[in-house]
Amino acid sequence: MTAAGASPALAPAPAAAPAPDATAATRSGLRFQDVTVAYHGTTVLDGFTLEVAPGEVVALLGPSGSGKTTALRTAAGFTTPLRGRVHIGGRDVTDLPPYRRGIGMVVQQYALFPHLRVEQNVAFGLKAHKTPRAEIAGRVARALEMTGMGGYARRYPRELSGGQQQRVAIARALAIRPDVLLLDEPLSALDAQLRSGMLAELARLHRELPHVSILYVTHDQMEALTLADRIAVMKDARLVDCDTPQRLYRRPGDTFTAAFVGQANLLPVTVEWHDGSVSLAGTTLRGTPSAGLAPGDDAVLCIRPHLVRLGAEGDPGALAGTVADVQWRGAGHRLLVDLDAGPHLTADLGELRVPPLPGERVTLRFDPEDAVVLPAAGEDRRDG
Ligand SMILES: Nc1ncnc2c1ncn2[C@@H]1O[C@H](COP(=O)(O)OP(=O)(O)OP(=O)(O)O)[C@@H](O)[C@H]1O
Repeated sequence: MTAAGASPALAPAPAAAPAPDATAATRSGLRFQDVTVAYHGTTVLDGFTLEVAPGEVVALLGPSGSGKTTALRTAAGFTTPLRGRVHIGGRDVTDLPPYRRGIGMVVQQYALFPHLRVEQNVAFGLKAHKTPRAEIAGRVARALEMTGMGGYARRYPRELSGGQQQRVAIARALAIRPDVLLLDEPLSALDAQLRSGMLAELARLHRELPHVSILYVTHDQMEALTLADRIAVMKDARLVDCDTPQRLYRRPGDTFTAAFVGQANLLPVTVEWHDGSVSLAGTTLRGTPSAGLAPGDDAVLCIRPHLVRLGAEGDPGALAGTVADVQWRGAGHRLLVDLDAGPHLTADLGELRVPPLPGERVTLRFDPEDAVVLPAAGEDRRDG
């Protein structure tokens, strides 16, 4: 997280539009076209192209330092690209200052003015954007109502909880009626319970604002899976994958995405045949093959922990092993199993009446249609 929210004056204006750019995709809510950003000669965003349609929520997911906040700051106008263009609502805004882009932005650290009351904080952006005085009170009240903060207008930020402060920050961003809402880890300062409540609130807000495009930066795959229409996966300054949460989760294109979007067992295997048969130290397993894999290739079999089951010796594709650890996780048991075939496997099972003990022998299995065979990529390999 960079200091994306240093300025609380994040809410921009509905401002006078420049001449429409004929080359811009007019259906675009927000569009990055081949955007490259460098700091001190180091490229931190590399040829970034992404479109967020009106009404669409796209989550930017990726490891720390992969360029997520930089992409957001470039959309907001706080960072100038070395190359490439940014379009909002079909207009090329690359050379416009933040307050003329029609965006609202919410960052992790709320960034409220401590000396202003809630209503003044929300009104701040409206005044900065020369909203007619007669309209301000109504728009402030409406934005506070939408975020459930109607009863807190006269309070100061210090009199609010973290979750309430973040609601005010969201109200301030919404008050200017933005076309594009940029959210940079807006829930990461909140505790787990509050976060899940706020996630539901954001989903509700989005239903109330069906035309607003939302770009949502997060580390948290659950937030991305819950809220996003599409997830854009970042790695080393580049966009490496972008698809619906379901497709990325069920059919990831590579081991990096598999490990980053949800938890994954990634088993090193050798391709036996084009039909998805692979060999794990002599045991034949089956999965859905990725294109381009040929018999004899090194590959990785990806199976989600919750799709692994207890099996019986002799089942096709049964994997025998020794229980290394058993964790009770409320909704069920997690087994960590050292497979006889080499790697360890994580299995998230339902509640077991008689869970095995560490050291006991178990047999595990999974359905071939639940597993994906991916090209090997040693450096990306991680287990769930
Ligand atoms: N103002 C700056 N000056 C120099 N380097 C910067 C600046 N802002 C960001 N960087 C560098 O750019 C790279 C990308 O940073 P960015 O904040 O976009 O990553 P991120 O994916 O959002 O990370 P995180 O998840 O930790 O917030 C990092 O290596 C970071 O150190």
